This record gives sequence, C-alpha cells and structure tokens, in this order.
Amino acid sequence: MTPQVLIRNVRIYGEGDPVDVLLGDEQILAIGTGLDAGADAEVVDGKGQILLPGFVDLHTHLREPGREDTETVDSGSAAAARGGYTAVFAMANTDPVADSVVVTDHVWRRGREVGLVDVHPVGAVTVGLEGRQLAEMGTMAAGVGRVKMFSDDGKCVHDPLLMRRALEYSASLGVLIAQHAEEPRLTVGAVAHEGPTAARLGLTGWPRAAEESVVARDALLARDAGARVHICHASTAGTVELVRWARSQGISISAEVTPHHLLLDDSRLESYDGINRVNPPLREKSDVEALRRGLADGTIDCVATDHAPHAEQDKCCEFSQARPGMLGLETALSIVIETMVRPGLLDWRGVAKVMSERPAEIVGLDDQGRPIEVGEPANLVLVDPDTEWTVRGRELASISHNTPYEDMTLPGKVTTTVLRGRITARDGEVFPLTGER
Ligand SMILES: NC(=O)N[C@@H](CC(=O)O)C(=O)O
Ligand SMILES: [Zn+2]
Repeated sequence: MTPQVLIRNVRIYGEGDPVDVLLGDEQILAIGTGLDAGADAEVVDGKGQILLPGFVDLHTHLREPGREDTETVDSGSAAAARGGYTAVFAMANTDPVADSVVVTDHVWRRGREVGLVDVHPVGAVTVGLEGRQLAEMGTMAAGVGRVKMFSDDGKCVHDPLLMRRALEYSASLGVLIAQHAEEPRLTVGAVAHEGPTAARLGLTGWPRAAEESVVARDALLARDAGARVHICHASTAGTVELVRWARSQGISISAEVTPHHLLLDDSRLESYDGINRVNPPLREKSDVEALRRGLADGTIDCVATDHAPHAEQDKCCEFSQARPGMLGLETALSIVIETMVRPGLLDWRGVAKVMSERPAEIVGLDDQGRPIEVGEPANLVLVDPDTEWTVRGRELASISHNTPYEDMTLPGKVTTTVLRGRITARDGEVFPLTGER
C-alpha cells in the first residue's frame, strides 16, 4: 500500500503524547513517532490538533433532485467535507421524492461522482411522503445505493398501522426507520414552540406533546414489531425521558439531537426573524439543558445536523411565512464544542462517539466511526480546538446561506478531512477523490 498522507505530531482523541499517523489507500498504515512517509506522501502538520474519526451525519438535506437552486450533491458534499464529515445520509424529501430505487441510486451515484463524502441515500417510508402506502423499501435496500435508512422526514409517518407495518418490514430487511415525530393534528398552523414566548408574539404553538406522543407510540410499536426505531431531531426534555424509559424496557430505540437544539432556545424568536424557524421548533432553556444532559449520559445517542438549506426569499419573509430549516454541516463541530466540550459535558472521546461512532453503528456502516488504529479505514478528521472563527453565511460552501449563527464567533475548526486515505478538505479548500465511480 502506498503511503498517501502523513499526519505529524497529532494527539489522537486529544489524549496522550503527540504521534505521527501514516495513511495509505483506504487504511491507517502506521501510528508511531518519527515515521517516514517517503517522497510522494502529503505531510500535514498536526501540532496542537486532535485526530478523530470522520463525522457521520444521519440527517442531511441535499435538495437534489428538485431544488438545486438551494443545494446540490456537489455543494452539500463540499459543506460536509469542510465540516469534517466523511459520510452523510441524504434525506428523502426531494422532488421527486426518493421513494424509488431510481432516485435513491441516482443520489448515491451523484455522491460518488462528486467524491467528497460518502452520500448515502435515505429512502422514503411511504410513496410520495404521503403517509398512505409503503414505498418499495426492499427494492431500494437492494439497489446500488444499498439504502440502510428510511424516513419520511419533513413529515411524520403518523398512521399507527402503517408505521407498524413499516417497522415490521424494516426488521426483516435489517434496515432502520427514522421517524420525524410530530403528531400532525397537534401542529396545524404551528410555527413556534407552544409556550410563553409564542403566546406573547402571537405565534401558533407546537406543543411538546406533538413530538412526545409519537416517540412513546413508536417505542411501543418497535417493541411489538421486534424492530429498531430512530428518533430524528429530539427537541424536548420529555423525549429524553421517554427514550430513557423505552431503553430501560429493552426496546431498540435511538435518538439524535441537532446542534441548534443544543444551543438555541425560543428567546431567539423575539426578533421575528424567519432564520430561527425550524421543525421541530426551538424550545425552552429547560429543554436545551435536558438535551445536553441526555447527550452527555448517552440517552441521546448522537448529533445529527438536520442541515436544511433554503433560498433567501423563503427565509427573509415574515416569521410564519418562512420555511422551516437551518444550515448545519459546517458549524456542527463548533456548536458541539461550545455546548458540550467547554462546559465539561463531553471529552474528545465523547465527541468521537456522538458525531461518528454511534451514528455509524445505528445505521450499520462498518467502514465509518471506527477506532483510530492500524488497519482501520482511514476516514478521519483533524480538529484545531483552539481556533475561533466568525460565521458568515456567504463564506460557507452551501448554495443557501440560512445559518442561524451569522456573525457569531465560535470555537474549534476542522482543518483537514480524510476519506479513504485521501484529503477531501484542507483549510476550507475541497479536493474531490477522482476515479471513484
Ligand atoms: N427541519 C426543518 O425545519 N426542515 C427540514 C425538514 C425536517 O427535517 O423536518 C427541511 O427539509 O427543510
Ligand atoms: Zn424532520
């Protein structure tokens, strides 16, 4: 195996003395001190930096096909690589919906052509995300894109019988159902968390029970089906409690939290700025606290970005008219450092766990989220924990600019991302893998 990259003087998981890490095609070749790379390898100075397994995002909206004016596999992959991701799961709410193998295989192929991050297509649970008829999950799972996760995200699979069938089917296929937990009868017209802030601002409220009732129901359905269920973007303290309870009953449930639900609360809505509109909505400080604690103690398994690009004209309007969703791929690590590492809730091993190892395990990726050891796949990210940077939407790789962190100064920066032993991003520049088809 030819050495491709030598990372010098880096601290693995931020622990112990600095070492050199030599990467070949695909794998980690050697870890030690004073390693020699040979003439052809690229040398990266890892001084003061931390080496982690490449991040895995279970919840990314890439908007291709259908809304290429807001994001494409190209631009979203660049954002992912710059954010330290080596694998992303592209949600099915595209146009056309990814409810057939034609679309899921297309998304997978586009990801390989772009060559910056492994783009795994998510298949829809129901035809057209309409919640009436199951999509052909088996066919999508057997395609070249090998769909491992199914979700109607953006919408909830709210018919309990249909959800039960989907879970039964998923168990026999060995795939994962990810639920956007929202009881639609409780969120008619809802744009903001139901609470004092929404009441004062005259915004229609989205009660916590809309999420929690579906989380509880789906835990019971998963139990009966002998299936696993994954909860998208957990946003309430009650969801944390319900997941904890379900797991104590031996139910196979996992849950993700977004960076924005770890940092922001509904006090942001005072400005009426549509940039803060998101589903599920920003909640109260007590929910933010509970989500942080739940992530720290493992009740919430992982961080997922819910990267949701939207056009300027769809975000700058009056709050209730703005489309829900926020960018997330390039800011996720910094928000995790700000909300979890700085307050002492997670160490760097913990960051590796919630941003890489657990998401890979949940979805069954065997080449991601692996320990940093010789012979393991060289999917890695190099992080400078001390740099601070100021977020500017226009400087991000996404076509859309709808970051809620505009002008905020955040800690920590991804300096280098490595996919299969090759550098895909370095100091903000991206380098597609060529010849991957
Ligand atoms: N989170 C959002 O507010 N929006 C997402 C859909 C979703 O994840 O529910 C989108 O596709 O824009
Ligand atoms: Zn959703």
